Amino acid sequence: MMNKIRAAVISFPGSNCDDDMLYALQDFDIDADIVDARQASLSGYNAILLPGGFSYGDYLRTGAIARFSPIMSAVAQAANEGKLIVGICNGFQILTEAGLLPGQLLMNERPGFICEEVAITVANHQTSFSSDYAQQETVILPIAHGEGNYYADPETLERLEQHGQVVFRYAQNVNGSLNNIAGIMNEKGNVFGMMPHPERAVDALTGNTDGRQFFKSIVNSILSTVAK
Ligand SMILES: NC(=O)CC[C@H](N)C(=O)O
Repeated sequence: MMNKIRAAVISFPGSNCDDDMLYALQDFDIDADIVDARQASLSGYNAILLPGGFSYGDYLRTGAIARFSPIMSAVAQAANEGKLIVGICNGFQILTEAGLLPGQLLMNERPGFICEEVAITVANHQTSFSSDYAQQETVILPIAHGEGNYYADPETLERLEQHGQVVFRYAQNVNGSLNNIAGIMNEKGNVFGMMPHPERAVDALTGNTDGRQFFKSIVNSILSTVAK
């Protein structure tokens, strides 16, 4: 039986991880739909996920065009209402471009596309996105990006650190990200973005299940609040 969570996976022109995300959510008994970014409504969903990919061909800057999609007003409204918003990789880039998360993803320090599995440490496990991991636990997750180099101005970076908004860090700095940042959340704790791909690490068939606790964390968070 499905649990009571309804999730929307937004598909932008050029998204390529929407089906992987749908598969992962369904594996956790979440009732999930792919929603076209040209639609304008997200009513009825408890969680909204922006998947990875190359929205609008990564032209201009990654995420810079996608942020103007009709669906993004509904994403902003859902964020204001306190719903869980998750951006993975290109989704993270879109959320920063939309101003829903602070900072910016720049071109990797050594320009080029990196596609490998890397070690990530859990910097804060008291969040809706990481509660099923242990504090400082190290896990292995795939990364696949050309523009994953997290940048924020010094004041923003300081605020992120002080408020526990850095959720995941790279164990080794792979792309130039300040403070090794791999994933952050907003101050309210309901909007989150990360460059690594937990949705590609949920099935033993792929040889890595370290992403499963990420999805368990989301499920537990939603069930403990809105979906009772
Ligand atoms: N896997 C992805 O989402 C790729 C993200 C983005 N297009 C980049 O190369 O940085």
